[in-house]
Amino acid sequence: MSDYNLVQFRKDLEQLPVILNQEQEEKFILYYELLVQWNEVMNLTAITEFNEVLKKHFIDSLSLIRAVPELEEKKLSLIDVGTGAGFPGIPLKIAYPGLKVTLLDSLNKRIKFLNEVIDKLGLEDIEAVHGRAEDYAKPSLFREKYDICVSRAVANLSTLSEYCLPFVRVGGQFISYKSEKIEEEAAAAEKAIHILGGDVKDKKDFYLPDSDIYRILYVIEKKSVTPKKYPRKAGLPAKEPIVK
Ligand SMILES: C[S@@+](CC[C@H](N)C(=O)[O-])C[C@H]1O[C@@H](n2cnc3c(N)ncnc32)[C@H](O)[C@@H]1O
Repeated sequence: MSDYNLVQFRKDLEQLPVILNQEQEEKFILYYELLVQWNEVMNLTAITEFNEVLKKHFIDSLSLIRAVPELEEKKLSLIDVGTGAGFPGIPLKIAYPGLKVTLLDSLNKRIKFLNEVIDKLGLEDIEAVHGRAEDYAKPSLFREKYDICVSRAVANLSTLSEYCLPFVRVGGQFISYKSEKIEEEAAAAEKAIHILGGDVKDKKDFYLPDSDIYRILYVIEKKSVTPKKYPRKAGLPAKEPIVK
């Protein structure tokens, strides 16, 4: 890990493939600097070492291209639910500037950090909003409006499907980033995915470069409109996930 550096980062990106120009690379570095600076006064990430952030946050976030090659298409809309310090939404926006991005998190201090990142990096067509997925998925401004919904490290797949699928337009996709083999969790989520209008379309698993760090992306296609009663009121999807 210690020999992992910017040169290796570029090579690993090429493998995905993700090609960054110099301006985009500078944005990643500035994002890293802001992350460690703000992390001193608020809890944003346990990973702070440069090489580790490149791999475990940036490469990991950008691995979405393995499952969704159409990311490069201009003007796709994407919402990142429970974005925290901006993962995976900010790396995706830097690498694919044509994306129209919404970052959603229930902790306002993280939204303040994200607004600073958006400002300092000069990102456009991106907004950071404060609130819970259960509340934001109700108003028509957000409901069934997105081509893609992503989420990393937020909840089990059943709960997460209730948070995320309502945001996705019919024909769009919800992609859940998972870090372990989750056969049981996925089996328990089958009913929820079905009720909410989704269908598991693909699973892409891989290891982060030169490591034994396993990742799997669950790609769920939105097949039909989510019934109006979902998501249930705030807190309920986590407390009582829809199960078999
Ligand atoms: C473990 S962090 C993961 C952050 C980021 N996605 C990552 O992978 O680094 C989970 C984040 O989800 C947010 N969160 C949890 N439940 C949420 C909900 N119902 N609606 C919106 N955000 C939520 C938390 O505030 C927290 O920032």
